[in-house]
Amino acid sequence: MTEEEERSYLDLILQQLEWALREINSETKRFSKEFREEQRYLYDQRSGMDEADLVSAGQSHKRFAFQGQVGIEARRKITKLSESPYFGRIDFTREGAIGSLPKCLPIYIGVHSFIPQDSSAYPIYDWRAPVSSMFYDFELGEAWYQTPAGKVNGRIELRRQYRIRQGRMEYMIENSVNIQDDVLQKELRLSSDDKMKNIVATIQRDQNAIIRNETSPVLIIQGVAGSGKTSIAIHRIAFLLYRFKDEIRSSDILIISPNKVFADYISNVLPELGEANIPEIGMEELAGDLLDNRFRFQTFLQQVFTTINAQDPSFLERLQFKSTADFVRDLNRYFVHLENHWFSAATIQVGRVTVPAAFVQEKFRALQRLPLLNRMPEVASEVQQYVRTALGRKLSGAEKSQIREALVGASERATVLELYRGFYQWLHRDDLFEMPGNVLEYADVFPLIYCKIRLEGMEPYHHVKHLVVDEMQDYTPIQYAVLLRLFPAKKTILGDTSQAVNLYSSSATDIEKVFPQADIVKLHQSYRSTWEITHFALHIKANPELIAMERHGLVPEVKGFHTTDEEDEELRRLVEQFSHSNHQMLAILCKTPTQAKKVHSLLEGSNVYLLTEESTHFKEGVVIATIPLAKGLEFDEVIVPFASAEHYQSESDRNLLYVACTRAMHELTVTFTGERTRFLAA
Ligand SMILES: Nc1ncnc2c1ncn2[C@@H]1O[C@H](COP(=O)(O)OP(=O)(O)OP(=O)(O)O)[C@@H](O)[C@H]1O
Repeated sequence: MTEEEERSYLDLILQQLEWALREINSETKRFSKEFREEQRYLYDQRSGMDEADLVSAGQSHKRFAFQGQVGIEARRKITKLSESPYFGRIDFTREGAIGSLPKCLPIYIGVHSFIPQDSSAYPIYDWRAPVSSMFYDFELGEAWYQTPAGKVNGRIELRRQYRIRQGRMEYMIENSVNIQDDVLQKELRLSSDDKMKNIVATIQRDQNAIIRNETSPVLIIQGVAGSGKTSIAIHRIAFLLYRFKDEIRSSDILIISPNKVFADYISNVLPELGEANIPEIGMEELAGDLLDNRFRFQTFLQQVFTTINAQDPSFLERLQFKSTADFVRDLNRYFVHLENHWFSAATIQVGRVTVPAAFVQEKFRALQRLPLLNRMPEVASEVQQYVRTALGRKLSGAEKSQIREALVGASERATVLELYRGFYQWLHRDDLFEMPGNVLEYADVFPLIYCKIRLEGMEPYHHVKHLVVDEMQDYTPIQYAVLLRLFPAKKTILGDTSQAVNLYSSSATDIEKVFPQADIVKLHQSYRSTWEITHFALHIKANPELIAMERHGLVPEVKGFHTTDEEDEELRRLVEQFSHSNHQMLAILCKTPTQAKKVHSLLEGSNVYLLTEESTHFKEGVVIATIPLAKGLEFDEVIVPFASAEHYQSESDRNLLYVACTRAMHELTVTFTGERTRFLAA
């Protein structure tokens, strides 16, 4: 087909879609009429209905509801396809003929599948269908794809990409070497959105392999900034929902996201791909649930900002101590110690009966299958049995409570918190645990949960069939140890150690120690930022593994000022300038909440939005945020103010600056007053 013919073919497909939509609409109408008639009939018959009639009416109601839902879903998909029916085509000649089918068939690939009524039109395949994988994996020539029934070999004779919007073909590109790059470049040049986009039309080969991985029990995606980790994780979910549609539903998946704004930012992609959004939870919310909301604790961001201010070396020491894999090992050693020493039985005297200490101790030891703190009722009942047999009668209430008290007295501490505190005494490092104002430090939250799991037991989340953890670098080994015990499901874990905002964060090796069965994949190509921005960021923090996108734009500007007033004035000017640009989103990213508030009041009157820990939505326009909060997000333009030597000194400041700069897609400006930070080249 020539381009002209492709355009007429598109018209044919659009007609077919229109026809399909009309069919669905008339079907829905017929259906609602039937439903109304049935309702009326049931109403008229209501007085004479018995139980069996009611059950049958209920079932019929459910059937109508289900069919109504199917209709809505089908209409949504067809409407979506009418805007853009497909984005790719491969002509594939399969080895060995199948029946009377011609050997070479065009395979059109779209966001959803569609079978036209007109026999001269070809089916559109869902991008997740087995045959579609060839579009991502091969250029022209030999190709193959895997089906549940086995491998299919053949040749790709033609490969095309299309950009179709509002039913109009904006361009069509015939395949030759590197064509993928051309389309990708066009996509990446577009302006940002307040929501993450789907990338089905330009998924890259290495990304496709991750998305379609069906086997890894734990898949760790370690990718440089802007390499598409989050996008891939979400497309992977869409793929798994398609591939295992009878086994797994959206509600069976859980994503642990860094904050609500991020959750809102990614919330568009799955619905765009025709899947329901998946449940999401933040680490703090999870922690609150696991501790039955009985403890007040510092949030992760409060911990980050306390470390950024770094005034208290003992706080940092506590944090560092609890951030290692050795800490998990020490806690495990402590549980062995408790097993042997926590309960020290004494002889129990009930009336004339003496229960020997050895008997009690033995009963306690025999209950090892139960968590330590859950054994007492069973030991008590063994002791009661012993006394009952000796006395030859039932025990009184007073005797029973005497036994219980004697048992409680045999162990020193009886609550999880007391036992957790005891861990530091056991280590002779009482100084490593503080709970000022009865508020737990964030670094103690997951160790306490881990103790709770080990000492009291906790039911795992069996209903979660796949767990996704984003920004893995900011979670510590003890957090992973908790996740491992609570989520037996398969997992996708993603992150980038260069972007750690947590001072003592996890390296991939730490995480590997917790998940020895994990497969680790690395992504080196960065897609988000222009070549100029990426190289600017690489001067701040070198990463020889990162490959910048060959997409060019303005060189980032570093602007120094003598006074803060001058810097403030420049910020106002830059925001004003942005309002006349064709970009959608500008972020002013600050190191601390105090700086963010200052910029907010400075720009009072302009249409700006301050993101805080409490924010739940991401908005278009000018956004002011702290860098830890902007993790995972992206903007057309970024301004990083106050980048002076005073504010950006330490290695963790270097990371923050790196994260801030890598949020920019098209333009970046860094400003400072006085001396510039050493992380910015002069
Ligand atoms: N194959 C692709 N086609 C088109 N755009 C892509 C592709 N891969 C990534 N992108 C784009 O690159 C940008 C970065 O993607 P994403 O946010 O998923 O990366 P990330 O690795 O999670 O980033 P970070 O760790 O820096 O937050 C997004 O705009 C995404 O749409």
